[in-house]
Amino acid sequence: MAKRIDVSGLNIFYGSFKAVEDVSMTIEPRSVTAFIGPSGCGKSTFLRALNRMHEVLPGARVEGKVAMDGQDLYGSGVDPVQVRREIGMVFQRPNPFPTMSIAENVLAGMRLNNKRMNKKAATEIVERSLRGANLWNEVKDRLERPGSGLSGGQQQRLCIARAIAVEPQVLLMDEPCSALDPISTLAIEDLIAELKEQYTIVIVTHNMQQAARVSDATGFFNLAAQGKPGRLIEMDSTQKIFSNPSEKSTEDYITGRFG
Ligand SMILES: Nc1ncnc2c1ncn2[C@@H]1O[C@H](COP(=O)(O)OP(=O)(O)OP(=O)(O)O)[C@@H](O)[C@H]1O
Repeated sequence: MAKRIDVSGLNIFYGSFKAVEDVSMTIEPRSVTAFIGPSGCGKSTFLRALNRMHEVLPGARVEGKVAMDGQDLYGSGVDPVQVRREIGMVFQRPNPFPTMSIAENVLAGMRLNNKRMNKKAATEIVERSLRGANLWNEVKDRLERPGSGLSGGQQQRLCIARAIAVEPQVLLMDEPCSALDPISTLAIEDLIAELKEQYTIVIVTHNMQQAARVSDATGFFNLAAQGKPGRLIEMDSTQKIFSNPSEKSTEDYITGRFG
């Protein structure tokens, strides 16, 4: 349940505005890849292009190639809904469906995919997904209560449980800890370390310590100037990026000289 992603020559547009220019990279399976860079350099835009979420906005489009284990995700005949099932996403703010129970939240993605399941199968998926998200022990006695009754950190783990319930290949996380307190943040970071055994994980983070703690590879994005597109400046092992980056702008960014 983990696949490689190869991106080549990706340009990403909002109408006539080119937000991201000419990005090529390989994202390895069973590892965590972090994207860092100053605000507005296109990290989230690039992340959303990986599972074809970008194109849901009117006028938004991409040029170039994104392949998962060699399959062109933007090829003709590829169903974007299927792409989003295989490449799941967790957002900045925990967004459980507020009126649904904890169990129904876990199953929400399956229901959207019109998966038929009997009660026993549903019960198993709920338990497996909540265990996978390190939430089971905290909620097993209140599965029928609303998801909105959980703490922020628990809600984010519920969203991760919802994302893994459909058994994706890849998990995209857009600043998954930015709305969380430090303890919940550590719980999510521990969870990311466990999930990478099974999934390809890509995380956008503003927190450089977090990128250094959780990721195996790091990509640094930057803008040449305001109004210009964001570009991938450098991508390498996290250890190299944080100890001996090749580009001066990477070093300036990670040492806090800008951004
Ligand atoms: N829906 C949108 N419509 C038009 N332009 C957008 C839209 N979303 C983002 N942009 C623009 O695309 C560029 C990249 O934005 P994006 O949010 O991807 O950057 P980011 O690096 O993730 O920033 P941050 O770190 O602040 O979240 C910015 O210039 C932004 O204003």
